[in-house]
Amino acid sequence: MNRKSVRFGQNFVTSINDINKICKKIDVNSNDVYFEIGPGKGHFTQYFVERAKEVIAIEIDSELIPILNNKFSDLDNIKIVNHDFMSYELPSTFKYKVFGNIPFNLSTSIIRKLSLEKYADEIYLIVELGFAKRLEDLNRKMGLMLAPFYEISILYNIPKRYFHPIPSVEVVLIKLKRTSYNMSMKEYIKYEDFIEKWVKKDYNVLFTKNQLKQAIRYGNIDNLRILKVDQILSIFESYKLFNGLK
Ligand SMILES: C[S@@+](CC[C@H](N)C(=O)[O-])C[C@H]1O[C@@H](n2cnc3c(N)ncnc32)[C@H](O)[C@@H]1O
Repeated sequence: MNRKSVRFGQNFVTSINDINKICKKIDVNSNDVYFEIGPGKGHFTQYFVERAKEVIAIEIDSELIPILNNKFSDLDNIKIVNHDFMSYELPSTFKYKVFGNIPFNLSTSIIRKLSLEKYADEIYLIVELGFAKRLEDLNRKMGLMLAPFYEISILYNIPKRYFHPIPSVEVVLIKLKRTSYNMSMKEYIKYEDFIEKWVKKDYNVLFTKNQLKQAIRYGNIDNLRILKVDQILSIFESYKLFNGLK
């Protein structure tokens, strides 16, 4: 690995056998448009390009672009883009899918970006197990920020030996399936502010005693510590209503 791949990269999977075992869990068919985050040298890309209608591979490291162009020069269903995924403008007119074996320190920012992309219908990411668990946890900020928009499932505990260098943490493949719920950026910022206070249990900052009682009643809630997604959204709606934020 060169200096750049250490800077932008992390844990690579290169064996075709191992890649097939991981990708078997992923739904790819001939109607799919797939965006790949960080294709690297195109090991996973090959799998998608052979099965999807189109692949748009977005790689930040300009040194990898000639390698990718060369590898896929015979194919016309792939577009290789030298761009930072974080500032890449995703489509807003058709549904698409996303795959990424991404640097783990980008997981949170990628999830945040994709939360607002209503056409990102299915997302498959390779992430740390701990991160995946935080995404599933509706008592934590990350879980509550994601839950309205995506149903999350852990598809596969990937054997550490598939990666090089071998990671020190457990790594999993997760799937996020888009729900029909949407928010504007403005609304999302309000929701984030609300959730930050909610997870700290700062209920008295969010509501008066009476308002909290009412919000609990509107949300049909028995136990504030075990909430379902629609209940937290109902509480958020009450919060906006009581605070003139609607
Ligand atoms: C862990 S490596 C994986 C490479 C390849 N997917 C694989 O599994 O072999 C992560 C890749 O993401 C790229 N990358 C890192 N940050 C990125 C960003 N913000 N936007 C696009 N690509 C990025 C890196 O340059 C690197 O190629």
